[in-house]
Amino acid sequence: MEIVILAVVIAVVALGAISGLVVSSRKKKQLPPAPPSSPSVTAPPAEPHVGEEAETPGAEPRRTVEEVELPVPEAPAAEAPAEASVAPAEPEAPAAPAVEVPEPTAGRLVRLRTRLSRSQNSLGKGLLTLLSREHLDEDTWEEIEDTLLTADVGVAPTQELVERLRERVKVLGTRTPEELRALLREELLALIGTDADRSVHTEPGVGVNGEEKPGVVMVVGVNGTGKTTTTGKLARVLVADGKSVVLGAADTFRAAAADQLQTWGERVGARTVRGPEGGDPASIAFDAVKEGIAENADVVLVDTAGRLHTKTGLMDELGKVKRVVEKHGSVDEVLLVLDATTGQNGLVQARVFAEVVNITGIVLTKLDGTAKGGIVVAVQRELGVPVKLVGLGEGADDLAPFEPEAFVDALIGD
Ligand SMILES: Nc1nc2c(ncn2[C@@H]2O[C@H](COP(=O)(O)OP(=O)(O)OP(=O)(O)O)[C@@H](O)[C@H]2O)c(=O)[nH]1
Repeated sequence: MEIVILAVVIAVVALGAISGLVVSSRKKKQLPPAPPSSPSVTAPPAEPHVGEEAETPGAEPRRTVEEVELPVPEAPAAEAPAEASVAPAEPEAPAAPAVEVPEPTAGRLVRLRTRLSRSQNSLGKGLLTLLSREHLDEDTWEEIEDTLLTADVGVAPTQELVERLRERVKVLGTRTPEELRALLREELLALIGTDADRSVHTEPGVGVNGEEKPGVVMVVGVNGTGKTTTTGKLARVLVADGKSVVLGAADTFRAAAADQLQTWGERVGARTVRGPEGGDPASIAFDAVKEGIAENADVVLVDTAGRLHTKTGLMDELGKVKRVVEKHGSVDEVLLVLDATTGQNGLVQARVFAEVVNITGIVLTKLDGTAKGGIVVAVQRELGVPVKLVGLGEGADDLAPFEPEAFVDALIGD
């Protein structure tokens, strides 16, 4: 009997062990299907609609990362290309980027004067050296003319300046270096002009419904001239001057442009209104101004797309952006961004843009990388519109209000 009981117990234990093994192997087989939770990694980045992202700027990717427990560096990696082209020296932004305090704008051109060293050597100092020659013969005057033309001053302004210099040097007779510097300073200033209104108009106005409307600035220009960067830097200039800013990412042609602009905005606490890639720029610009009115912002900056200027479709699009924005009220400033290193090509672009929209100010970028500082004169003559800002480097605060005196002083040195 005892033997029977013992056999039954052994059988029960053996059965239990076998069933335990079966269950655990089933569990193991069920494990692989677990990863299906990963679709939530890709699902959240649903295409936003116009204006949506403006309400939750930058929040979406970060929330996604937390949900799926990816390593934190993954999110910035997705934005890395845009970040790199904005400010390569910047450390990667952590989850909540601290709002920066931009440098004050007063005297920026004076602080950045050494960046003009190439123009300084070939234009300013080159002219002074030539004018200091004991005998100002025809060959020397020709060299003076060549110096001005090489610096992109333009044919007509060059001839005017040379004529003026010839006259005044004759009157002067013997010339001390100080007299020559003063004379050249005066004549270069006359050529650039000191009377023009070079302020960027951002004063609030009255909207179509009688409500207060922010100042509206459209930034236009061919892609690659530094347009998006300039819009971001201009936001910093305005914030530095105590204004609140809303950005409109109406450059829907280049995929990374909106990200790039948003990154600039986040750095100074400015909201960016954006839409889907390839979306309607006019509708984004419209929404940006609407948002600016709702937020009671001081200024709305609208970055636009500028594919090759020969594409009439795109140029018409710019006109449309302006007309649509004007449904809210006036556009107060249309800034044309030109790359100073492109010389005559820049002037051709300027002409085409001026035909489509009423340009009210010029931003000359990359003046730090060229000996052709004379383009300031040429482009003003071409459009009859003043240079208002100059880009003197890739740094966040390297955009300076243009001051003719400080510019000429930097060119001819102390
Ligand atoms: N050295 C120098 N580089 C500049 C200046 N302004 C802009 N850049 C650089 O020019 C490059 C192009 O600038 P973006 O702002 O991307 O050009 P964009 O015109 O907006 O081009 P899209 O966004 O394609 O329309 C970037 O690498 C900028 O850092 C400047 O004043 N000096």
